[in-house]
Amino acid sequence: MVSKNKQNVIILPTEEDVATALAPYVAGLSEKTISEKGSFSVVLSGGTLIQTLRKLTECPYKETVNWSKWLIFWVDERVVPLNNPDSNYLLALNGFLSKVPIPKKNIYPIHYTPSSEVVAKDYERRLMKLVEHKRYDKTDWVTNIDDSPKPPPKRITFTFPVINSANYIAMVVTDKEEADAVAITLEHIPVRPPLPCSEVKAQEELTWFLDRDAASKLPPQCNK
Ligand SMILES: O=C(O)[C@H](O)[C@@H](O)[C@H](O)[C@H](O)COP(=O)(O)O
Repeated sequence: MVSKNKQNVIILPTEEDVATALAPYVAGLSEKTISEKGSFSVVLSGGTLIQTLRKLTECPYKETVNWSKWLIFWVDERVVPLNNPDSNYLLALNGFLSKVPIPKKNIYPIHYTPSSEVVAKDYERRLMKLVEHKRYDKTDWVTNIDDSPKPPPKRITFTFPVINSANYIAMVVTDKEEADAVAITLEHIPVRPPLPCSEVKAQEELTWFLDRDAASKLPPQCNK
């Protein structure tokens, strides 16, 4: 597959504006992908993204999106039981998934065990089963850590070959705390080690959705 690596940066005044722009963007991709492939695989993170997806659970999207064809995965997950308040699955369930009619069988939370390695391998095996024809030899699809600097310490995450095989990626950033990371990445400022987000490339299109706070360290011409 030839990567087109197109990148868009959308800067809007507030988080509310970002939420308002994100909903038609995702709904449009859902419609296009379902018409081309018959289903729409959505890979969620945790964090504030879930709240910023809220407009999709409202009119008109709640009624117009073909939720029955959505498949839900997590790009990163904390290795905790699914009913633990730290679970990214629980965050998404409460803030998004419980509000739209995605079939339960299409939602892929981790199978919890205390070993992050076992959880990562199990998630990888389940993914590989779904996308047999895209198997990457010798490369882990999902990996684990037991010492995350941000608690909880045990986590699993997709690896870059899998992340970067996505056709479309939305980087949704709506707070000041990540303004430096946004500027370093978008302005190609060299840092060691490189920031993980600077390694992210989509096959078709990577779109940054930023509010004014997240864009506050970008050069002034970007912030008009
Ligand atoms: O499990 C986690 O800790 C989250 O999934 C994490 O990866 C999150 O996505 C980022 O920290 C961005 O967080 P914000 O959206 O809150 O900036």
